[in-house]
Amino acid sequence: MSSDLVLVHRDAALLAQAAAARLLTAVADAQAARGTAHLVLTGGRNGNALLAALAAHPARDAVDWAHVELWWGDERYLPAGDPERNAVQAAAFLDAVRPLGARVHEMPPADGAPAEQAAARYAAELAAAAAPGEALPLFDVLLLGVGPDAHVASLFPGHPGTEQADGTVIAVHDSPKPPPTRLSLTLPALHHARQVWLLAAGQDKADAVALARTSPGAATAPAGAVTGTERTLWLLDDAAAGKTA
Ligand SMILES: O=C1O[C@H](COP(=O)(O)O)[C@@H](O)[C@H](O)[C@H]1O
Repeated sequence: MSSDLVLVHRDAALLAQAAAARLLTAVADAQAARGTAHLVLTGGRNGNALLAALAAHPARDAVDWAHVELWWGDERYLPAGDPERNAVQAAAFLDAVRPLGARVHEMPPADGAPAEQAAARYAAELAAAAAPGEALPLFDVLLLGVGPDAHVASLFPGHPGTEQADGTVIAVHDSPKPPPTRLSLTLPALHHARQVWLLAAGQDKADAVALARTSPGAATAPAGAVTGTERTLWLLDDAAAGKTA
């Protein structure tokens, strides 16, 4: 049975430190159980803070990084090296674990091809790592930064991406948050995870968290519509939890 848990830390810095420690344990546990761990990364302020804490954590190498597959839940469709790309903002973490053998599956950068082609390429990469008959691996931990509008990955409230019922990766156009063109896992793909961890810190996230926790549906609050098959964990700071009962 799947569990739903809310953990509240004093502030954003403590949230990042605690989540990093928790993530190292979860990844090591997944490796002990299944050999290879599949971890889905997120961008945004809280995702970046978590990855920075992970890179610097004294127990970082308790994980066997040579048996970790790192995926992305979404990406801003920008040229390689653009400072707004999620993968570029995570460079300190990725540069720390790549030499240790981690396999990093970045979403393709914009290279003049339509975003739909890039989405199809990433879907094929996921399928190649999946068990026979599956479209994508069963992720061990899927991280999602919750936006102030309750978006997760690049699935925004009131935007057609939240209605995509098939496929694993989509191109997102006219995103309400810049840049306008993005790549995102679909909702069904986000559900393909044992554990889903939703990260939110700061007062500007309090309304989004409160709304998502009432589960009004993906069209209104995508953050409230993603659950893990084993666990859904909300990792908040005091400010983001401030309007949640
Ligand atoms: O654009 C994005 O933003 C969100 C959350 O960002 P935040 O800065 O408000 O925490 C993140 O979920 C997503 O991966 C990213 O592309």
